[in-house]
Order: sequence, then structure tokens, then C-alpha cells
Amino acid sequence: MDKSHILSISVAVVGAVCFLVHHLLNSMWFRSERLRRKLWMQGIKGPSPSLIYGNLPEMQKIQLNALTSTPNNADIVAHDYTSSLFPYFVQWRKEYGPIYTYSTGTRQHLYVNQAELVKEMNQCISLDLGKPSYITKRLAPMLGNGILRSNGPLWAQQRKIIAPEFFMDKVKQVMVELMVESMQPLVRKWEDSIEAQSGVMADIRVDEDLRGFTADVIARACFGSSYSKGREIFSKLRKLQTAISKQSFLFGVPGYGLLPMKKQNEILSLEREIESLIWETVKERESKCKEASEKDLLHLILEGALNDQSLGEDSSKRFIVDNCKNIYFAGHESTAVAASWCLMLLALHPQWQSRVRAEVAQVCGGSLPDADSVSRLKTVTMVIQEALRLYPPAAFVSREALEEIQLGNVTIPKGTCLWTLIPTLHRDAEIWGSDANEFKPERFSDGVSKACKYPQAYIPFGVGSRLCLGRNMAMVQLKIVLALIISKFTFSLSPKYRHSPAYRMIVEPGNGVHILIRNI
Ligand code: HEM
Repeated sequence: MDKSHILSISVAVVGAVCFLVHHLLNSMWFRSERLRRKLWMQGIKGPSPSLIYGNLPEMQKIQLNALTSTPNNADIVAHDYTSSLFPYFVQWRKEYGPIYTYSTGTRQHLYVNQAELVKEMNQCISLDLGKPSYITKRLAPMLGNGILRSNGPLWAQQRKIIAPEFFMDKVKQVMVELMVESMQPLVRKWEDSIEAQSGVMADIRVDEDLRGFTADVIARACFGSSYSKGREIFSKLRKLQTAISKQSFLFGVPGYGLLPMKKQNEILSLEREIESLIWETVKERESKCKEASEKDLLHLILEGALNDQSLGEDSSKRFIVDNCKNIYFAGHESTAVAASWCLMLLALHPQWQSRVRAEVAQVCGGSLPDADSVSRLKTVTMVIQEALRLYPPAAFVSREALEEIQLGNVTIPKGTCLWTLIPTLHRDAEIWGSDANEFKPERFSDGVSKACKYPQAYIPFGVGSRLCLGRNMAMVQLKIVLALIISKFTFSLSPKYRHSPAYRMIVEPGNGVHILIRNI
């Protein structure tokens, strides 16, 4: 090889390296830097980022330094879990106020915890405000391209088809009875535990029983007659969820929190098994879809997808598989965790147990709750609203500006991710008053609009056009859980209970909720 040849190869190699370095710097630094500048110019400040990893090292340092002390029972309600789970957000809020910007290296974020701006997010119907792709990408095996993950016209189309199945009249008409039925094994199990433990009292960990109940409800609501196959699908989805949740979601940097090969293979094979099980069920049903009288959720979604001319055959099937997974994922865990938090708070407040018990007796008159009585359980609703205020299972509302977008007087540059920390808004004394950290369901006696200064800041089910689609179903389900448990048992916190909220994609009681129950 002659000298000129060697020289031209070297030049090419150096060029390629320069291109790569430029590309990396551009994606990892300059892009973030551009967004940061646009935000800074509008007076939005934040911690100074380091090269490559932005504020991640600082976040980890603050997290390590955060006190891991467990509050004693007297402090449980006053305890705001953000201080232990997301201490960097709390610290930066003190330093920079309710709106600030920070970086995770490749991503620039905007922390939005100001009621006015949350109101703007609530009113924004633009498709340019979507779900952050870097987070949802990791959930792809679990969610496919279903409603939780998709953005733009695909999302709008899915929402249009699915939403009517969760309207309140549908929930009452179709789901109340099956929810009451699904609660019966739990009630019997707890009665048996009392019998087995002493005949007077039992120490129970409620979480798995409640998960069993909500999974059962979703399986029945979705699959109706193919219910046993539904359970099989959902038990595999649960395994998949556990495998995926080992990744870190908040840090959007390659290499942070990625899974080893073995786990990734496990995820892939679970994904395939689940898909073929759902396909089988869908195929069985496709033929029956037109004439069958029984209309479960899968059936209705199938019908909606088949009737939508804009979906081809393949995409209508994809639509069903993906959204079946999405509804399971969105619907069962969050409701079960909300029920656990409700029971924990009621265990601490026996006077509210008595009020709920009296109301259930008066409204249901000794019968099981039905579609009519459920809507008249006002005190139960207040208790649930207060529990969702203090312990919202979803910690964040997250968005990405898919194009540059204007929210109030802030111009959000394309690519910025927005984070609203729900529990922080829910405990803001400016919004809720000086008793914001107390359990006071009576604040909701005249509805959310009278409970606080800015009702748009009460967001347990999210905001705007992406508001939780299953909120009616969740509220009805929670009312049935509380009504049935409280009319059978009294309960207090067990000495085994350790208050330790944990973030595992949703915020759940880290060591479960242990209660001591007695028959009424
Ligand atoms: C207490 C129980 C629940 C809580 C706290 C909860 C909370 C949430 C939150 C915070 C969001 C995100 C909203 C946003 O980004 O603005 C969401 C979305 C969603 N939830 Fe729920 N949820 C619950 C129960 C359910 C149930 C029972 C279902 C259905 C079976 C469901 C289906 C969905 C769906 C499909 C979405 C995505 C909506 C979209 O992106 O268009 N959720 N939920």
C-alpha cells in the first residue's frame, strides 16, 4: 500500500471518528443545550448540568443522601413520599420554584408544578403534546403501540374507539355486578382467616388479595366467557411487567438501568406467548362477534376496531392485542394499590370507618351494592378522593413536546419532556390550605371544585386529553371494595405495618399493608 493510500484511509478514519463524536455531542449535549437556552431565556432556571450525563450524577447523590428514616405511625399521613422517593425534585423545587429545567444528558426536562401551568396542560388538546417516547420505548414489549404509548393520530383513533366502553353508564350497566361477584372470594378468605387465626381477629396483608380482585375484574370485563384464558394471559402479563419494571424509567440515558441479555430474552419470549394467546382468543371470537348477545370489553373493542374502516385487517388485530395488554396494565395494578392505600388510611381513622359503615347500611339496606346504590355512596367517595389526594398511585403526569408548543406564557421547545409531580400538587398548602397534610375527607363534601383553591391541581387521574380512561371504572371498583369490606369488618393497622412507599412504576406500599381485622 503506498503512502497516499494510507493517508487517504487515515483521513477517512479521522473523518468518521469526528463525525461520530460530533453526532454524539450533538445528541448528548448540544441538543439539550439548545433546549436549555430557550427555557433559560424565558427565565426558567435549574441546576447546571455536567457534560454527558447532565444532572444525573447530582440526582443520584441527592437520592443517596436522602434520609431513609421511616416515619412512625403518628407521622404517616403527614409524610409526603416525594421527599424520600424523589428528593432531587423536592430540593430543586426549593431552590428554583415550581417550574424549573434539568437534564438527564440526552434529554432536557421541564418540571411543572405550578397550578396555572397545569391548568394550561389540562386545556391543551394539541396532539403535539404526547407521551415521552424515551420512556414508553422501554415499555414497548408490554404495551405494543396501544393507547398508553401511542401519540398523534394513532392515539386519537384508539381513544375514540375505546373511550365509550368506559363511560359511566357502561361501567354501571356492565361491570358493577361482576365487581361485586369478584369481591366474594376475598371476603370469604378474610372471614376464614379470622376463623383460623383465633376466631376473633386476623392479621392480614391486603395487597395481593386486592390485586387478585382487580385482575379478576379486568379479566372478566375484558374476556367474559373466555375468562380462564384471560387469567392465563394476565398472569403472563404480570411476569412481563415484573421483568420490565427492573429497568430505571426516570433516567433517559443509554446504559442507565438496562437489563442483562437473559432478562431481555425472557421478555421477548413472554411477549410472543402473550401475543399468540390473545390472537387465539380473538380468532375464536371474530366469528361470533356479530351475532353474540354477550358483550364483554374485548368484544366491544373488537367490534369497534372491525367497524373502523380506516384500520386494515392486520392493524385491527394489532389494535386489539395491544390494547388488551394496555387495559390490563393500566387498570389492575393502580386500582389495587389505591385500594391498599384507602385501607391503610381507614385503619388509621376508625371514625371514618364508622361513617362509611353507617352510610353503606343506610344506602344499601343490608343488600349488596348495585348500580344505583353505588352512585349514592357519598362518604365513600369522599374517603377515596382524599386517599387519592394523599397517596396518588401514579406519581407523575409526563409529556413530551413533539413540536414546539405554547403553554400559557411558556414556549416549550420541541423535544422537552414535562413532568408534573402529582403528590406535590396534592399537598401544596397554597392550594389545599394549612391542613394539606392531614386526612380530612370532609374537604370533598361539596366536590373537588370546593375542596381547594385550584381544582385543576387535583389530578390523581392525570390531565387534559390523556386523562385516565378508566377513572369511572376505578372509582366504582374502589367504592365496591370499601363498601363490602367495611360492612363486614372493622380494622386497625397491624404492628407489622412499616410505612415505606416505594416507586415501582406506580407508588405502592413497599412492604404491603398489614391490618388487624375483626368481624363486625
Ligand atoms: C385508581 C386507579 C387508577 C389511577 C390512579 C389511574 C391513573 C391514571 C393516570 C395518572 C393516567 C395518565 C394520565 C395522563 O397522562 O394525564 C392514566 C391513564 C390511563 N388509564 Fe388509568 N388509572 C386508574 C385506573 C384505570 C383503570 C381501571 C383503567 C382501565 C381499565 C385505566 C385505563 C387507563 C388508560 C387506557 C389510560 C391512558 C389514556 C390515554 O393515554 O389516552 N386506568 N391513568
